[in-house]
Amino acid sequence: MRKMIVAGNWKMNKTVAEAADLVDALKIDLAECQEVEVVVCPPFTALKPVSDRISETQIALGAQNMYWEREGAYTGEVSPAMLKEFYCRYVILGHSERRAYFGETDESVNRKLKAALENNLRPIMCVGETLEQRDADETADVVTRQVRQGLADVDPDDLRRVVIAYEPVWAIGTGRTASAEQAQEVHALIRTLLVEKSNDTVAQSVRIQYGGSVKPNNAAELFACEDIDGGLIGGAALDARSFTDIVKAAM
Ligand SMILES: O=C[C@H](O)COP(=O)(O)O
Repeated sequence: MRKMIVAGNWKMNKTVAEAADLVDALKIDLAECQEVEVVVCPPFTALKPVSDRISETQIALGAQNMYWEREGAYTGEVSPAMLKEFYCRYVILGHSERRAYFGETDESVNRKLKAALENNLRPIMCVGETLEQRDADETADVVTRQVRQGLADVDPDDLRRVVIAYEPVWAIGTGRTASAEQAQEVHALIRTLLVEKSNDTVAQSVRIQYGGSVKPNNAAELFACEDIDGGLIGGAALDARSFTDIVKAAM
């Protein structure tokens, strides 16, 4: 049985003071949460203060990106070891915003994912089609390519530590959520791809999150689907009440 995982991707939001306020509010309801794995992913600048505040809680820390090299002349980048210094457990990789605005490719996502696993960080690998691709009936092809290439050369046993987030690009920040049926269909496809890559036991243990305009009023229906194991939450994760309500919908 897979443990549900709900992660808040704060994106480029929250100063240190705002991040501290948000996490302090989340702790009131979620510090002891055992049923659902709760992850917060602040911007790099707020990792340390958030890490300090959740150190005695069940809430886990994630980063929003990293580079695959250990150290060196890579201006503006952050290494896996740097994230580990702040006790990050997760790192989001290949978010569609990074693919669209910062040139991330399936190949770079794959290199980052392998580096994360080597450094004992758990990747949350994002996949998902654009509206044009969905309208052209290319959703399955796009997601299949992203999953296969993103997970290329990954040891089947290591797959257990990977989380996949299916985020249809047309649903991100638009208020337009995939229906539970649309989401479940793609999640089932991803599960099949994981079986191909490993075996049924491993594939059944991998968590697949849905992301894209998840709100307190639609989370329960999405999370009730057989292959949806939680959510990667953007806008609604910036408010303690709505994020907490979404986590509760996963219980
Ligand atoms: O990483 C989170 C997703 O991009 C979803 O964002 P959203 O909940 O604001 O649509």
